[in-house]
Amino acid sequence: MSTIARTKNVWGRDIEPEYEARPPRPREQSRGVGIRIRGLEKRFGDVTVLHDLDLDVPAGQFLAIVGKSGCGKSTLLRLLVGLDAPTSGSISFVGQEGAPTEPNSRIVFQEPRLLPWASVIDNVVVGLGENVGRREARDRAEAALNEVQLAEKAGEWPSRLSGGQRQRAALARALVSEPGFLALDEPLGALDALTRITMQALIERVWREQGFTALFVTHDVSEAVALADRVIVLDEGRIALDITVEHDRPRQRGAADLAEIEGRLLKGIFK
Ligand SMILES: Nc1ncnc2c1ncn2[C@@H]1O[C@H](COP(=O)(O)OP(=O)(O)OP(=O)(O)O)[C@@H](O)[C@H]1O
Repeated sequence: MSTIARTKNVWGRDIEPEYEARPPRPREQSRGVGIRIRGLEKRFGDVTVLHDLDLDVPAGQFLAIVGKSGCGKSTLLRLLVGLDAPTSGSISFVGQEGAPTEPNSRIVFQEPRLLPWASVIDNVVVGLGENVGRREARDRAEAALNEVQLAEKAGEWPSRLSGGQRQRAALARALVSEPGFLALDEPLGALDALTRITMQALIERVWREQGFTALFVTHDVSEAVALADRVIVLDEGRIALDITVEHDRPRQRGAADLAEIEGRLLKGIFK
């Protein structure tokens, strides 16, 4: 456990009072679902991208996945949210009481994929699907925009937002339906360094408050160690390393014990 005085966050900024004021939900109250993967294989033609993968993700865990380009990270996320089907093996989800469940899953991509002809709030409403009344949908979309600190842009067109604001809108669209499982596929990859730092803090705060299970794909090992409870390295479709990060949050960038974990992960990736 880290013993660093908690006056600065991992990015070297003063800790926001709200971070301390709102502790994470206890795991048993979170809405996250557990994930159980057994013998998962994915082939595209003759190419096997995921090999006989076994993985258990406890409810509410923040799991980061790192690995070389093409090792199968996005393929795994796509299978988990049902955008693609496994060649063989199984994926199952477990609810709070330990019973099998059909999760409400959402995915956020590197590109926000907003509808250009709809306002920001209408883009968020889309995340609720058809079954919610118009009034309730707008109330929930406003709350989601508030959560990502974008409420003042609710009536804007997506084309008038910055890259970071667009990604906030995409995050609000994913969060509005209160998913039990959120897949994040390199969501900060297209952002400049400063916006990335702000967005990392935002994602961590929202996860702490809402308690969904998060699978976060990134190329940035420091980002993975700063945010995740656990980091796995995928190597040619197999889990090469599985490391738990037990340090207190918010984490201190550059701390020696975090740097040591980063070093182990980099060795695992480039062995
Ligand atoms: N629909 C598809 N058809 C054929 N091959 C595919 C398809 N989708 C992915 N692949 C191949 O599967 C492999 C893994 O791709 P994937 O996108 O999962 O990698 P990744 O680890 O996310 O890479 P990156 O970090 O570059 O995004 C790659 O070799 C890719 O070309």
